[in-house]
Amino acid sequence: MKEGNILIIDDNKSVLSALELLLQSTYQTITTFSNPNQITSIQNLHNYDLVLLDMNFSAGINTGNEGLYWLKRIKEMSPDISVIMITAYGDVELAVRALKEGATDFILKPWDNKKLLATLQSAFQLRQSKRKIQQLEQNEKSLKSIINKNNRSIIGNSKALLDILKTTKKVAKTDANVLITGENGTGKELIAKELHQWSNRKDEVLVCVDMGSITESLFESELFGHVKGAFTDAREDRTGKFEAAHKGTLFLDEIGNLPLTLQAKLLAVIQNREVVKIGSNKPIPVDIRLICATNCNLHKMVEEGLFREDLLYRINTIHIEVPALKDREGDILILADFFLNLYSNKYGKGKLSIDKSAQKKLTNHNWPGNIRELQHTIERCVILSDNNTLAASDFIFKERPQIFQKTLDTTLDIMEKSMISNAISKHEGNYSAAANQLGVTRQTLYNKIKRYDL
Ligand SMILES: Nc1ncnc2c1ncn2[C@@H]1O[C@H](COP(=O)(O)OP(=O)(O)OP(=O)(O)O)[C@@H](O)[C@H]1O
Repeated sequence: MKEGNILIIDDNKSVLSALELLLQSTYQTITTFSNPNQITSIQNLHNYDLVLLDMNFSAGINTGNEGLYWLKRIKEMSPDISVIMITAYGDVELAVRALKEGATDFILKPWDNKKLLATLQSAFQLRQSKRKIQQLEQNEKSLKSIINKNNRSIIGNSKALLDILKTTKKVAKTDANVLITGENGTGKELIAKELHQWSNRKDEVLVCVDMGSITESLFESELFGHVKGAFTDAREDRTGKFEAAHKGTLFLDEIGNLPLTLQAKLLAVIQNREVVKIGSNKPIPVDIRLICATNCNLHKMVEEGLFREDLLYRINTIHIEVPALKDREGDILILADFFLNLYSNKYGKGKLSIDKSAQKKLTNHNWPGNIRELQHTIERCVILSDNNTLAASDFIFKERPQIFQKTLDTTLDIMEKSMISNAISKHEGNYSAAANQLGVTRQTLYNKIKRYDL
């Protein structure tokens, strides 16, 4: 199949005819110009794949300067086009100058047909590759914007929230490492997304890693990657999250779950700005902005020897503390309204409202599960209620077992839920310590927390 559009510019008409004859069985369209000025009248130069350009046009002048001039003009008009210079008066110096100006290759007249065809073919392939790269870059850009799209805006107008947003905006433009702390469900991940959106890296990718859901044995490979054969299951090379986030932002959620051995490795990566895949000894430079989040008290973990102090100081250049929902006066009802609209649209329930008694019930509740709990409460209520005005009795809060009571009618699930809840409270949200006390791995504990919606 013939493909490719080629433009040939030479003042010698017999050269043009000879080349046209030679190339017509290979290329889809061949355009010939005997005067280089005709280039300026072309509207769609970028549609051409190749230009074969003579170097001398005026009689008696064979310096090649005219060709170099037109090469420059063509490159200005269409930087990615492949231009092959052709001349009867070539020397090495002229060839080097042409290549420096952006020519893809240089051919001497009289040409060898086979050689000329091969030169044009490789220049055509180069042009195709450049087109492909451009297309891939374009695809990557649109994929990134889809991935980064923050579908959820931050709702609320309490002073606490507005202060946080102010700080977030201020630090977003810097590359400072940010540590976001707060109870579960307070919106830490949402703040991290906002930080990325307001940063200079917003067109690059935001890679989120939930450290609570990765098993300990996979941490290193997940974060830093591995090469094929590094261990039994490493059947192919794997890119780690650090490398994937190159030029963008890396969000490490539940950083308190990182085992001590890997804390040292994480620190080294942050300090050296390069990662080494498992099984390799080749450092790969990484340029990332790091955001970490946790519901643990990392200072306390440092005192208990569970978290490295030097790592803590590396990751918390800026510290953002997200307050619990009960301490954000004014946000509860605004958020409740927001979720009410969201779920009434989702479930096709029409216009719903919350009556005074229900508003009081919602503001008096202490929301141990914070915004996530409020969101689930409203969703449940929208699904179950038959009325357009929701009353206090429509809102049912999920019991959070605080004290473990041995009763005869307690099921194993309730006992387990209660024990986990107690252990988490006792260790103030430190999952590693709670898992330790319960004699399960952190992964198992995490799975159960999700299962019981704790
Ligand atoms: N201000 C807010 N406006 C709207 N939605 C919010 C707000 N804050 C949190 N949410 C929603 O509440 C839920 C929990 O938020 P998010 O996951 O950001 O909390 P988190 O603190 O990171 O939780 P965890 O510690 O469990 O990871 C999400 O669905 C989020 O979209």
